[in-house]
Amino acid sequence: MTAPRIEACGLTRLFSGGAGVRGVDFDVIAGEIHALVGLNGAGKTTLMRLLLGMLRPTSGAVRIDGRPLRTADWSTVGHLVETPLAYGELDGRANLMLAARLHGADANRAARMVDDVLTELNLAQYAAVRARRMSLGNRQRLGLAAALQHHPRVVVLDEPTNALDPAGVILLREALVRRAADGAGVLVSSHHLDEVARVAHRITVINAGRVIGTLDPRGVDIERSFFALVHADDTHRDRSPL
Ligand SMILES: Nc1ncnc2c1ncn2[C@@H]1O[C@H](COP(=O)(O)OP(=O)(O)OP(=O)(O)O)[C@@H](O)[C@H]1O
Repeated sequence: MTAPRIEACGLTRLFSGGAGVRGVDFDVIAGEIHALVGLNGAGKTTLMRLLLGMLRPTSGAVRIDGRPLRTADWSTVGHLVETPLAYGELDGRANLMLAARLHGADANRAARMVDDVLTELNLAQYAAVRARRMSLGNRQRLGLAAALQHHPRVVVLDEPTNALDPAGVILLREALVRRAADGAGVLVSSHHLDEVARVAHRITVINAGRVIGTLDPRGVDIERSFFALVHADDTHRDRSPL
């Protein structure tokens, strides 16, 4: 059996004030799109930052493609957590070339990857536009292109559909389905339960920093199931505070 693309055990990081992530066991396996859903402040971004080594856990450990974070091969990871990284003075193509080279591609391969992803995410007309002149949605597409163009084995995207128009949502969905079909483990967070249900193989619910259950992407009323889980967890916590 292949190792999970991402595996976390007992992951905890609490901030002053008590918010954070508590004792999370979590994995993303090869070939799946795993969605993380939760209310504002539930801990989705914090968990993703911990999984990517952007934040150090108080306890627990993460493995990427079977390797501990400190020896992980980051050239096989693609992520977009928080603001898309783009150099405002560089145009779309130059930004993507830079990202491709940082992921280890030589100049020829990088140029091919960039052409392909510009087509895949319908960004070709912005290839020569400076990033700082792009709309929010097109900057988001650029960030997603940089995260996906090298066909990473591990993909982590925090609320990737934010700022995307409906056409962008569909293009992203298709791109993620292709990456997963090629064997990537894909983790996405979202507030859009319907969109997530369309694309995810597995949906994990996080609330107040803990994993509290899963939702069936093919379930009939996923919104109702989500709120039932959250409500039950909130009620339980009110009765037995930490
Ligand atoms: N650096 C920090 N210092 C203190 N508290 C923090 C820090 N980062 C996050 N938090 C708190 O941790 C909790 C989880 O935040 P996080 O950003 O992970 O939530 P989220 O599920 O991604 O929310 P949203 O859907 O609003 O993006 C929140 O209460 C937040 O205020």
